[in-house]
Amino acid sequence: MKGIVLKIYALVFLQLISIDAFSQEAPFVLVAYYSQSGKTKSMAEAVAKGVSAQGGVGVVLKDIKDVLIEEVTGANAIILGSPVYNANMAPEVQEFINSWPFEGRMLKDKFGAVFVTGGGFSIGEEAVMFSMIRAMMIHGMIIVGGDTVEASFGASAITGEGEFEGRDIADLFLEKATGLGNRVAELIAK
Ligand SMILES: Cc1cc2nc3c(=O)[nH]c(=O)nc-3n(C[C@H](O)[C@H](O)[C@H](O)COP(=O)(O)O)c2cc1C
Repeated sequence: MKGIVLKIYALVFLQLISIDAFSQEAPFVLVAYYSQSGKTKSMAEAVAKGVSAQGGVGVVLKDIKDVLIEEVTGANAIILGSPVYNANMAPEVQEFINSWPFEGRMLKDKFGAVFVTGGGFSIGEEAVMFSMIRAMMIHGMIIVGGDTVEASFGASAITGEGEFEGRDIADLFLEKATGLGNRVAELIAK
């Protein structure tokens, strides 16, 4: 009889442990981007590096075409990147946002942040950041800017004008991206 009681206690204990392990799944940030010639991808990698620098917060870094809907709904934050196309976000990014579930407001109170790359100065980057931010706000997300005033609305990079033409993304832009990822992860950790 004593043995049976002990076994029941052990089973209940194991059950509690497994419930606890499930409910304490590590938080993570989804860094999702669209990139045709690799510039926005480089910014995405820098964003992910910033997230990883914060211990205890995981990161899923993916081209939007590979993102699973469970990764959208399960993430604590979504950091979304697009190139500027005729002063708009890339159509693929708009389609990706349109695929997010709206019923039940599943994305409400998740953190949201954005990054962009554009060919030239002031020919759409800020407009694109705000159009992505607006869509996130429709979903009730909490918008986070970068960690410096130069990245107030998110991280942006110029890729095709003046000294920035025909080269890899300049360090000052990559630093904005890393700072953005790090700030979002810090907020989750808090
Ligand atoms: C169809 C098309 C339209 C573009 N329109 C703009 C624009 O309006 N403003 C801008 O700054 N750059 C524009 N660009 C340049 C891209 O935004 C820029 O090269 C970007 O860094 C590309 O990102 P990716 O390498 O991740 O594809 C355009 C590029 C393409 C292909």
